[in-house]
Amino acid sequence: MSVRVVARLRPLLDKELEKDIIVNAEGSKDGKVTNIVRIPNPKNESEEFSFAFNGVYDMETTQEELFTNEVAPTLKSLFQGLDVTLFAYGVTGTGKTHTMRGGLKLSERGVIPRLLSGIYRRGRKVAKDSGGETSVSITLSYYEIYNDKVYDLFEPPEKRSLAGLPLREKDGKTIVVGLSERACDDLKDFEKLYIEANNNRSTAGTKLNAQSSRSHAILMVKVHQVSSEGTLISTASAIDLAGSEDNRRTDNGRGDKRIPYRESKMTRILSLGQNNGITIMILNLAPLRSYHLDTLSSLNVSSRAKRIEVREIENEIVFTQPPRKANTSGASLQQRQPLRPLANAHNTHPNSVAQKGDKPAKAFSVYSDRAKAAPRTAMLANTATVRKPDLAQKRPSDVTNGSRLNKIVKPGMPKPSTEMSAAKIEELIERKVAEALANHALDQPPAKPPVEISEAVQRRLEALEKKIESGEAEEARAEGLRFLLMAKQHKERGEDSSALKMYEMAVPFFPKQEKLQKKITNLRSKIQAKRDLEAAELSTAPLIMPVKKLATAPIASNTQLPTPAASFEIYQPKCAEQPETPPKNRKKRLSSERDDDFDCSAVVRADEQEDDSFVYKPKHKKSKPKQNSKSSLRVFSDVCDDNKQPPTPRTKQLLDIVNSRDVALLMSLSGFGAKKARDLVEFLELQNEDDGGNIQTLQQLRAVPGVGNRTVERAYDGIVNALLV
Ligand SMILES: Nc1ncnc2c1ncn2[C@@H]1O[C@H](COP(=O)(O)OP(=O)(O)OP(=O)(O)O)[C@@H](O)[C@H]1O
Repeated sequence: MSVRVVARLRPLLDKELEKDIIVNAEGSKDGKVTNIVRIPNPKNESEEFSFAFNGVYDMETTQEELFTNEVAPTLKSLFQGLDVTLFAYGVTGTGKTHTMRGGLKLSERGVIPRLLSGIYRRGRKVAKDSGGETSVSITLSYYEIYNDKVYDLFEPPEKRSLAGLPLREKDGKTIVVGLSERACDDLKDFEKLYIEANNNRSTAGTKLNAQSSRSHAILMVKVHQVSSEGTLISTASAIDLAGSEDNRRTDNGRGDKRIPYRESKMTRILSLGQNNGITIMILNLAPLRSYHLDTLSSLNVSSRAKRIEVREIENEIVFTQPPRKANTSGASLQQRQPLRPLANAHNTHPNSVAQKGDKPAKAFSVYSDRAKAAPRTAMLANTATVRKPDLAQKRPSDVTNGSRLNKIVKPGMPKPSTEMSAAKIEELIERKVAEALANHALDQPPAKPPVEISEAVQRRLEALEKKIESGEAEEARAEGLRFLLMAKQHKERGEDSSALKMYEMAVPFFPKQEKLQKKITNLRSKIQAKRDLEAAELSTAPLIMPVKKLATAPIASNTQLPTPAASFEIYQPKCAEQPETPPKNRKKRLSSERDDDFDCSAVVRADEQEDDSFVYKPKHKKSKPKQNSKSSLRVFSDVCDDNKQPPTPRTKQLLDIVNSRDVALLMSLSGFGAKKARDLVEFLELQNEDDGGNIQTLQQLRAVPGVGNRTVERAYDGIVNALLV
């Protein structure tokens, strides 16, 4: 894959003033290729940053010039079997859509319609040159990524499923499952399809640009070349990224803010081989001071991006019939070797053409393998230099404006490695896309030190973060409460570590709750004290002695939480050695803890309490589950479950249904509606890590938030009735 990064500066729009221009795009100077974008240092206007690109296009550049220089040369490669990916990125209002889609007038047509036009023209040529041997057909897919969900743009919005289309990895590529593909025979077809599909795009105007498109739109143009040799399929993808603007500036405080980049659909789509081949990134820039930081951020992002240099691999010809003997006088398809790595074709333009006139020059020689072609631009490539008028001769390494801006490839220095591992490429692309999308480069607070947390928990936290950010605050609060309740339950069962984890997971929902923090601190101390004691006991005495002693030690009943050393208990499973531990003691212990409990009622609103699934009942209302309920519920003859007796067939059946985690199956139980079933499944998913997964007994089932005695009774009766029928 080669990645070529070019910058395009848009002209001033109505009402924008010349005096506000701060960005200077310079393709060439005094007849020499420079390809530099200059912008003042926002902290010190006497300084100027310059960023080098593979191509730089100034405010006067026409749509045709950009296409002819950057995109047209990729067409040949596309028909040779390489995939081509073109994308525009930049802040809202910098001209991405103008660049990719363009205006209605012929001269204003953007990259996409011109690409299609070029593909059809070349397709006809290929067919003609092969004497009719090769036929070329084009199919289109078009989808958008909106709030990290993938939607087929050829489907009207009302047909969309809320969850969007799933992604799968297949043969190293990311596939959008269920994405439609439309045959598209000519430009007319294309225009019709494209206009229709664009009307299906999710849009939301922002203050900066009322026409702003807030979804990423990905058009995939598949070129099928069928000959007697087989079928060669290659894809040109044109991506119009949503603006990477700062949400504070646009007041766009909705849910499409930040998706953790490893989970981002866009990342997956761009990082997994879809872009094997040639990638052209067009950085769109606005010339104005009001975009100063955003522009600098984009420049920083792109100046690193263009260092991606990897090998190109052609798509393999798919033999749809037994291959014939090669006809040496035949078409180029027959001569091509499948999967031929183009070694040393690093960051070269696929079909470079000589520079003409004073058009923005292409910097193909930037990464040329030929030593003599490692010119001045090579020194500038990947470089942002700071030019101080009074320190013009200062060595770049002496400049103190941050290491990223000071890197310079000096002549004579070893050339950067031109080959990269797939993982490295992925990593770079992920980083690049994440940065381009999130545009956090300048405003990011310093990274927090890594916290030891399992990957699964991290994933869940990120999902929660996403939820919170996507404005589902109410839902998130409910989820937070669920964690608190689960924490309490774990704690009541003596599972302090799990309780701690649950409390910690509740923190993102209630970050400022001091009681919650205190709870966590106390639990940590308690667990630590327990560990210390166990360690001490291990080294000094037989384990059983102190454990017994502690288990029978009187537990303080005062309302203050005893100091950890005196307060911890050794958890005795209900079926374990000391079944005689009087319930009274247990009650006392609970009451002693209550005053220290995080007061969920502080965060529960009355309306939330209607949902009996996960409502925290204030302490004074809380009653202990009636162990000896007079209920006719035979399930509690299954208390024997807890004594390690095998469950009855009915209990087993009920538990099997529960543990199936199948919402539909759960809904077949009496008393289980959709919500209860879903909540239970969600609860079980959460249990996976902590308790090994399944509900083993009806006691445990009763203890699940939102289930309780009554529900278990009904479900059990339902099963009995079903068995009796
Ligand atoms: N090169 C250009 N020549 C003339 N007008 C331009 C050019 N680039 C952008 N514009 C105009 O600037 C405005 C903003 O451009 P555009 O909508 O393409 O921005 P964008 O980056 O796609 O924004 P968003 O991310 O919000 O969709 C439009 O009115 C567009 O016509």
